[in-house]
Amino acid sequence: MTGFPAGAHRGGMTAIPDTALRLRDLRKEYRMGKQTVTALDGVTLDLPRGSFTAVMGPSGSGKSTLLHCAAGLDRPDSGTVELAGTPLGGLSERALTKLRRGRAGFVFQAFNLLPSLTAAQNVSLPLRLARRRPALAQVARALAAVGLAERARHRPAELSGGQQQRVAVARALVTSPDVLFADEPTGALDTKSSHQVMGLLRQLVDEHGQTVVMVTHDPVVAAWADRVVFLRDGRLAGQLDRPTPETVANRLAHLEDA
Ligand SMILES: Nc1ncnc2c1ncn2[C@@H]1O[C@H](COP(=O)(O)OP(=O)(O)OP(=O)(O)O)[C@@H](O)[C@H]1O
Repeated sequence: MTGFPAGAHRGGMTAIPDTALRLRDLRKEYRMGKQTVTALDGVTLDLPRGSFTAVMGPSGSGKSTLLHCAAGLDRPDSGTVELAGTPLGGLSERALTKLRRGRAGFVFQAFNLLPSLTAAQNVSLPLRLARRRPALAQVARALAAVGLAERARHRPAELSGGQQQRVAVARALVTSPDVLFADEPTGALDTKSSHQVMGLLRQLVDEHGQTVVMVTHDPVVAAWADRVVFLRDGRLAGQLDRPTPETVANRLAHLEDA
């Protein structure tokens, strides 16, 4: 497997910070008529470069909101987000979009591949969006990294769910993002495909120093991470290092009871 050093495209001119993602006191409320829901209530978190973090918590605890604010898909009401040393707060929508396209990779539960495009064309999309010329070698390298070099010309309908999600991972990797954000990446997969996709994410972290942050409901999936952080009512409610499915399930059960 050829390398995808995270953030490699920016070259050696600027020092790459050790913290890939720095979140400080994030707060976010949603107003629905007269009702206000506090989705994030002061979350502070650092993701070291090359780390793999799972975010867990009961339904409605703020996991997706946290991921969206951290990735610049949504803005917190207050608090700061720094992605690879760049504060997102002061950026215009346009600058934020540009930064996100270049520095963040996304994998979602529903794959979100374009059905009329081949695997290779899907993988090249982020480069086109970032107005970088999609080099064939770069796309081929990303597909090889997820074990799908032979499937470059296949369309999503010709691939299994697990293979489609691996194409989505290749698409997320092709820009060498500083952080790969995954929202329930195994939610639509069977056990075997889920294992393959998680093995792939683990390998990207261990062999290529990729930083990954993932929301999941599944303790078996979370146990692939280096660390699990737990949310409850929009606040951090503890963390587990070197998690196992049992320790995660146990902690989650206590959170949901509390
Ligand atoms: N666009 C929105 N408008 C109004 N309320 C919202 C919106 N998005 C999220 N919320 C509310 O904010 C809170 C946190 O939601 P969020 O989706 O972040 O939780 P979650 O932990 O990801 O939940 P789940 O596990 O069910 O996906 C919830 O109470 C939710 O109803």
